Amino acid sequence: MSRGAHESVEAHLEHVLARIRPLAALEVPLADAGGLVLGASIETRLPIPAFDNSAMDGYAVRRADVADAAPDRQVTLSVVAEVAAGSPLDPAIGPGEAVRIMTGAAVPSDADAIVPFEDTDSGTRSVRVTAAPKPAAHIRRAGEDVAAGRQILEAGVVLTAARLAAAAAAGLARLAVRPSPRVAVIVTGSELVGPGAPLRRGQIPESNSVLLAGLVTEAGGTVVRVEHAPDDADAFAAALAGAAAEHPDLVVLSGGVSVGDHDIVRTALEPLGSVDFHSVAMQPGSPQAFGTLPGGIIVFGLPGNPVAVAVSFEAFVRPALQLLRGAARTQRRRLAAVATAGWRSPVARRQYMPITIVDGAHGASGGGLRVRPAAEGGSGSHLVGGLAASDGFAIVEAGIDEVRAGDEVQIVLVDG
Ligand SMILES: Nc1nc2c(c(=O)[nH]1)N[C@H]1C(S)=C(S)[C@@H](COP(=O)(O)OP(=O)(O)OC[C@H]3O[C@@H](n4cnc5c(N)ncnc54)[C@H](O)[C@@H]3O)O[C@H]1N2
Ligand code: MOO
Repeated sequence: MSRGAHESVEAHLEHVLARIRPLAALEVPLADAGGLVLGASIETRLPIPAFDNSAMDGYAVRRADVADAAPDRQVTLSVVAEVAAGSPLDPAIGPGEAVRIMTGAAVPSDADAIVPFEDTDSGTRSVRVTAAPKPAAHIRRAGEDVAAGRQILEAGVVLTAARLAAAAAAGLARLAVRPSPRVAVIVTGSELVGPGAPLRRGQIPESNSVLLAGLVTEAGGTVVRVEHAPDDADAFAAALAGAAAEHPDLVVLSGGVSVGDHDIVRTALEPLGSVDFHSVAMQPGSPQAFGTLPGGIIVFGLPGNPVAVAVSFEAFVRPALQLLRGAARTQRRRLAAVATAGWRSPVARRQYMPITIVDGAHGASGGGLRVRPAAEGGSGSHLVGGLAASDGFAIVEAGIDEVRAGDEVQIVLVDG
């Protein structure tokens, strides 16, 4: 079944996302949460810092004792104790006394400033102070970063190393996360042989499974199966059964969705009744199949041309994966860039042009990002070699037939 010729990218994406629900959240230890999406917002159990502590190696003092200290008015204090990081001690400090203290150690309750070694003679029994500390100098206050009970991470964020570190510092040991979506990849085509294998006339190296498996992983999914099927109905049925046996959340197919004599994906999936074939107003990547397989497994049938695969993944599969894994942000941020070379764009469709960053904010120009097409031939869907130079895509909306050198374009970066 086909839902109308040339629906917009937004309409197709809406159709796709309407069929997808986030996977159920589960609790895991912090160490297993990296790269997953947080399922429920969390508050700090501990303030950060957890207690008043020293920012410097030096001496905890009563500030009044050293308020007039200067190189020519040195003040001598007697050192009554030492506290290292981790020490549970809270030594009393009387007038004229100091405690030797290391960075991260709890500040004794009697101290109201830290004098770093650099402003002393570093003495161990007594110490000569050569500069007056400011009030509360070098004391990191409990909760000055984040107070206890404050929300520190919002549901839907990807748990990067930095966010996990913040959660650990806030006293959390386990987090509610959504699992990584399980994805099976099936590539079809009788012309395909493994990378590096000798080619006879008509054969090409198979690259879409490498592309798709990598894109799935980069998008936070887990590849549970990769199948290669020649353009043969039985082989395709076997590949589909193999994929389904892994109980994937999603199956991504490449090739065979067009109208060719051997486009078996279409012939095999159409009778299932719940896979639709669409023509989307985009270039490349216009033929798209989407639906569910028996058992409710979501299936994408992407056109076989490699750049069309990369673009279709970016436009539809990646947002679907983000929704499945519970990410609040399903689409990448669009950035503005300036084109350093012009190109043509099909006026009736949105174009995704693979681009290379020429230079950026830190580049010689000192301006914003500047980009040019990654491949000499532009956005041709077979130009897989151009993907080697691609940092992302320029998105040129329908209605525009040409981008000129110097024009501002919208881009998404897929790398870095
Ligand atoms: N008469 C028409 N022909 C075509 C149309 C059309 O509307 N009418 N659309 C064209 C467009 S646009 C695309 S895109 C392709 C989509 O075709 P399929 O999805 O059926 O893909 P295939 O024919 O199987 O392959 C297309 C192309 O990509 C190469 N390929 C396929 N799989 C891989 C792989 N795993 N690794 C590397 N390269 C792969 C394949 O060899 C073909 O060159 O249809 C157009 N035709
Ligand atoms: O729409 Mo096909 O994906 O360009 O070449």
